[in-house]
This record gives sequence, C-alpha cells and structure tokens, in this order.
Amino acid sequence: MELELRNVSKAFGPKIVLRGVSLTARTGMCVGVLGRNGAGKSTLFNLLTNVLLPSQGQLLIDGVALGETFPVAVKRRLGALVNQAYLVEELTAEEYLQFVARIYALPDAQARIASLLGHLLEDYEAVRRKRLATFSTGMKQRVAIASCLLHRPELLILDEPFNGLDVFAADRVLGLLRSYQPQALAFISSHNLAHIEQLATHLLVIDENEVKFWGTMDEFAHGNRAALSDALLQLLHPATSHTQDLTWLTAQR
Ligand SMILES: Nc1ncnc2c1ncn2[C@@H]1O[C@H](COP(=O)(O)OP(=O)(O)OP(=O)(O)O)[C@@H](O)[C@H]1O
Repeated sequence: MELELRNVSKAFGPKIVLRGVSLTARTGMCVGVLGRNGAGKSTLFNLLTNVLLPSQGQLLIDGVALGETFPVAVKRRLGALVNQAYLVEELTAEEYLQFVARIYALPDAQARIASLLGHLLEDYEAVRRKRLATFSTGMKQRVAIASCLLHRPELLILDEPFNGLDVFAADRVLGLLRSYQPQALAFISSHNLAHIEQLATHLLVIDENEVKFWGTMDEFAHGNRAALSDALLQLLHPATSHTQDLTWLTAQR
C-alpha cells in the first residue's frame, strides 16, 4: 500500500487549520505524528479516514485518487481510531468484536477475537460477559484498539491510542503494534514521546497548521532516539504566554 497526500489543506470557513501537506508513505512505515495542542493532528487523521474532506488537494492510494467518499474496497483496508472511540456499549467486548467481524466478513473471527482480547485484557475471562458500558476508560480503549486490528488493516490510523492506558496495557499495545508494523502503513499520534520513540520509523511534525518536519526518525533525532524530545523542543519554539499572577493559588495558606 502506498498513500500519497498531494498538497492537502483544510479550512473551516475562513480559518485554515492545515496547509499544504504533501507526503508519500508505504507499507512498513510507522509515521509518528507530533505537534502541540491545536496544531492540526486530529484534523489530518480525520482527512485520512474520510471523516473530513480536504478543502484543497488530493489523497491517493496506490496512485489512485480517492474521491469524496472512499470506496468500500479502500475502507476494508483501513483500521482507524479517531476522535472518541465509538463502541456499542450495550454489547460485551466479545459481542462488539463479533459485530465488527461481521462487517468485514472475517472467516476465523472467533479465534482472532479470543486471542486479541485475551492479549489486551489481562482479566478477559472475568470480564468477557460484562457489557462495555461497565468497562473503565482504559478497558474500553483496549477494546477499541482490538476492533481496529481485527481485520488486519493495511492502513492503520491511530489518534492517541495510548490515551487512558495503564503502563501494562501501553506496553502490550506497543508490543502488538511493533510486531504488526511490517504488515501495514501506520500513522500514530501521541503526546507521550516515549511511545513514538519506540514505534515510529518516520516522523511528521505539524506546527501552526503546517508540516515542520517530514522524514525518518533517524534524520530527526540525528540517530539518537532518546534525543527525540530535545529535537522536538528545538524545532517548536515555546508558545509565548503572558506571565500571569498566580500567587492567589500558590501562596502559603
Ligand atoms: N470543526 C471545527 N471547526 C472549526 N475549527 C476547528 C474544528 N475542528 C478543529 N478546529 C481547529 O483546528 C485546529 C486544529 O485542531 P486539531 O484538533 O486538529 O488539533 P490537534 O493537533 O489534534 O490538537 P490536540 O493535540 O489538542 O489534540 C484547532 O485550532 C482547532 O480549534
């Protein structure tokens, strides 16, 4: 799979929130998407998943331009977690994944579901008959991640997949994504640089609604992944903020 973004921009009314994004990425690449709050990352993920339409520019898969609505054949190749994870909370985790499996007409769904949920939920046996409405935030996030991987997508779009995950779950998801990496082209955002450092082969840094860096992780961090945060701070100047008087908060009682 090869995905190309050709001069993609997005505006809401007069406000341009993403300007002139161009890149080509292919299977085996894991693109870490970084940038400060409000930079335009989620907007990009929404464009990649057809939740939003570009105001300008084109998305192409394997050289073919995607129209206003992605063809079903393309959607079948896509696994995505964007915005708030959407789960049918009246169902159990297993029932929900069976529902997802039916959408994709998966042949060996039950085996896939049991192994994925068993891997991502340590206490799967204890919770398998419980409705998702009774799950904690992190448990729901694990089920949402499982639902993205169930059909072995070739294009994996994960906006803040580590949100709400405890350290053990994050480790399991990291391991899973690392082993899946050769099978897919992935775009993953996280404000936790340690996760990006462990996963990304490439980085896309967005700031002030523009691409500030697009290239390999080694180019960005000069071969030293541990220096990712320093390199990012150098690239993105801190936002100017007026000094506020907060002594009302910090003064001794
Ligand atoms: N529906 C909308 N209408 C108008 N402006 C919007 C809309 N959605 C997003 N924006 C604006 O677009 C800009 C980029 O938002 P976006 O959610 O893509 O940022 P982000 O990089 O994902 O931020 P964060 O790290 O906080 O999640 C922001 O200025 C935001 O206010």
